[in-house]
This record gives sequence, C-alpha cells and structure tokens, in this order.
Amino acid sequence: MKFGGSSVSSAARMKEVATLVQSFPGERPVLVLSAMGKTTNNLLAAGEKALHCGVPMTCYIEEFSVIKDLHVRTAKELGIDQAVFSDLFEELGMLLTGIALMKELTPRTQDNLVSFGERLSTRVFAAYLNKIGVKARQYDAFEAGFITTDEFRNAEILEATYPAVAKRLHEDWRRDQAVPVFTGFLGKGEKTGAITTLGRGGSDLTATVIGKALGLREVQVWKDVDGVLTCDPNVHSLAVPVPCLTFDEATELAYFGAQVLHPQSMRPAREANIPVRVKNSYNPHVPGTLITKKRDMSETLLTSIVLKRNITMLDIVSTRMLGQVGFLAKVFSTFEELGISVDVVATSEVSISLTLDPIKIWSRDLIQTELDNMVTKLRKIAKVKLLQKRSIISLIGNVERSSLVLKKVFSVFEELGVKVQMISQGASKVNISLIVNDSEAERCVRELHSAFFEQEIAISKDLPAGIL
Ligand SMILES: Nc1ncnc2c1ncn2[C@@H]1O[C@H](COP(=O)(O)OP(=O)(O)O)[C@@H](O)[C@H]1O
Ligand SMILES: N[C@@H](CC(=O)OP(=O)(O)O)C(=O)O
Repeated sequence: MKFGGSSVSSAARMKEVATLVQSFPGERPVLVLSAMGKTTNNLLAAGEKALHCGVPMTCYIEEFSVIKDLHVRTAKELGIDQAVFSDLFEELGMLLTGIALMKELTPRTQDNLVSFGERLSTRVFAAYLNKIGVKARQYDAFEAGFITTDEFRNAEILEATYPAVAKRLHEDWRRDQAVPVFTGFLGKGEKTGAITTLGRGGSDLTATVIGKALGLREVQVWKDVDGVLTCDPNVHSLAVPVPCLTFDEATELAYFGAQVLHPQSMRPAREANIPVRVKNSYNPHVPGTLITKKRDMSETLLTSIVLKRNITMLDIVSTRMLGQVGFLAKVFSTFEELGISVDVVATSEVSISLTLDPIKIWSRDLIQTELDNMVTKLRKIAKVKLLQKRSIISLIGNVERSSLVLKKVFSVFEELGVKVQMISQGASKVNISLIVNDSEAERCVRELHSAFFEQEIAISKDLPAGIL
C-alpha cells in the first residue's frame, strides 16, 4: 500500500491511514509513504534559499521552519516522541549550512536534501503504528536494497534491487513480524553509494518494485482522487474515474503527463503481472481504478485525455542535400549527439515535426543556448522552425477504433476553429497525440471531454432505470 503526500499531510490524515491499514486484518501489508504534504517542494525551496542567504541565515529559512513545525506538531498530535526524528533535523540543518557555505547545490546534494521528506514521514508514521499496537518497522529504501543508476533526480531502478529487497524483508520477517514502512522515491546510486531519487512522484514506482520483489497479490496506490480520471480534474471539473485500465494505457497516460502515476511505475507491475489499484484515501469506499494486463476493450472508445503544456516543437524540412534515409538518420543522430530526447514524431519523406521531451529538458536543464546550438546544427541540412508554448493533447483509448475517435476529434476542433499543428498515433496503439497552441489547449480538452464522456453520461442519466 502506497500513501502519497496528500494522504499523510497531517496527524489527522495519518490517523485515517492507520485505520485504513488496519482494515485489512487478514493481510500482511507493506507500506510505502511519500513526504508529508508539500514537504518535498519546501525542501527544494529551502535548498535554493540556502544557496544565496549566507551561512548565518540558514536557520531562519522560512521553508525549513515550516517543515520543522509540521513534523513537531504532527508528532505532538499523534502522541509520539520527537526523538524519532530529532537527529534528522540536526543533519538537515547542517546540510543547508553546507549548501550556503559552498554556494553549490548539485543534483546529488539536491537528492540528499529532498530525501529528508520521506525519511521524516516514515519515522513518524511507524512510531504512531507502534504506539497504537500495530508492530511496524521503518526502512530507508537506500539502506534496504533499492539500488539505482547514479542519475541524480531521475535515477533508474537496477535489477539487483528485487532480490536485495526480498532478502532483507524475508530475513527481518523471520526474526519478527512487523509491518514494513518504506520511504518512497529514494534509492542508492550503484557507483556513488549516494542517495538518489526516482523522479517526482517516484513513490508509486517504489510500491510496484516492492510488489514485484515480493510477488505480492496486489499493489494499492492511495491518492486524493477517486482513481485515474477521464482527465486532470484541475483542467476540467467534470472528470470521472476510469474503472479499469491496462498497464499499457496507464503507462501512456503517465508518460504523456498525467501526474496521477509515475511514468515508470507500471513496468515492475507489468513484468510480474501484479494488478495495481488506484484508490482515494479521502473516500476509501469508492472502487477506484484497477490496472491489469488485459481488459475487455470492445465497448471502449476513449479512456482518458491527457494534457502536457509548455512543449517545444520543431518543424524540420530537408534542403534535399541528403537522400531520404540520410536525412532522417542525420536528424536523429544530432539529437543523440546532444543527448536530447524526442517525444512525439510525425514524418513525411522530406520533413519531420517533433516535440522535445520536457522531462529530459528539466532533468538536464536544457536551456535556450542548448536549443540554439541544436537549431544551428540542424540548419546545416534543413530548414528549421522552433515553435514554443505548444501543448500535447493525448487521447488514450482503443486505437482499433481510431477512425471513429479522429472523426469526433476533428468535428470538435472544427467547431472550435482550432488548427491541429501535428498529429501522431503511438506505436503502442493506445495513444493519439495532437499538438495545439498552449493558449487553446485547456478549452480543447474540456470540449473533447464533453464530446467523448459527458454526452454518454447525459444520455444515461436521462434513461429510465432498468434500461442500462
Ligand atoms: N487523469 C488524472 N486522474 C487523476 N488525477 C489526475 C489526473 N491528471 C492529473 N491528476 C492529478 O494528480 C493528483 C494525484 O497525483 P499525486 O499528486 O501524485 O498523488 P499523491 O501525491 O497522493 O501520490 C490529483 O490530485 C490530480 O490533481
Ligand atoms: N515526495 C516525492 C515523491 C512522491 O512520490 O510524492 P507523491 O506520492 O506525493 O506524488 C515528490 O513529491 O515527488
């Protein structure tokens, strides 16, 4: 069972989570926790301030006090001893001082800094479970077998993790049966031995990795929404839960920007064929979304609409100096050389339109000079237009019925008077991506949602009971 930041944001929420854990008395749950509420963002902000504020001022950084107050208050309200985390606050204070002293915040230091969020929340929650008589043991994932690449801020789980985690837990269980409370999001770099993080939202991945390592029957990820919804509820309030998804659909949805799941999190579940259930810790009786290998798609047209904003798009037209094969090869080798990842692609014989992967852009701090460098290189073989402030609208669903999907999509766009700048159907056959201007994107999502989901709801609501 994984509980996200919103599920453990206060003492009251932790008490509810403890009740939820106890509501599966016949099971032996393994728990994964994220940092409390906004703690990860507050740690990142504290690190940025430490860079500039000077050593004597680090103890006055506002976010540092907010994090301390939250954990001290929570410990008091839960009636647990603050000794479970006092050492960590001392260490965190020293780390902020170190950043101020060196005026340096590398990705490696940043990962160490944000690790305090999960290290704190798990200590508090495990202490509370023990206090109420549920025997629990806290685990720092980086000390308990999570071995990753050394790509700080976006580390990948290595295969050695699975046997290491299983061995550690089984050995401990043999000694005494306690509920494990694992830090989500964290690992240990293979070569450096330093703390790494799995990318934002990485606790979902921690949960499925443990699921695969132990061969569990089900992985549950508890959030603040009634499951995976038909679109981002912040974009459109009429979004409704999707009852079932396949691993492929969930992966596409996450990869194309739905914050609800970490993009890599489905991989261990798919490999071990373990169902993943997305549930709402604020509304536990709602069934949520069940993600499995296969499902009946015959009645499905569309599952969910995902919006990814602030995308950079490139239009590349060959100057015909190179043949067709040489042209495509040269374009992609330029990206490889520069270490830039491509997201959506549409090609013709002499032109390519593509979008650049914003996750890679973020993690490598791809800045304007790098984009300019890339354009300069490509201009040697092609005419290049760099188009910024674009959005990708991804339609996840049954691409067996893509003609019908596209017919509906284009009638919506026609009515809105919006021009689609690029269109691409994913190789995984569950995704159609459309590129539009940022300024038009939210309106498009709302209208598409209305066309694909709300009309059916409206019709079904009008029908007399018994017909459905
Ligand atoms: N299609 C979607 N379905 C559900 N939630 C979504 C979707 N797209 C974006 N979200 C956002 O994802 C949030 C849940 O994910 P996240 O914040 O990572 O949860 P947690 O921190 O509890 O693990 C929701 O509050 C919602 O705002
Ligand atoms: N705390 C980390 C990891 C995580 O998974 O968080 P959440 O489950 O709240 O999305 C983050 O904010 O990215």
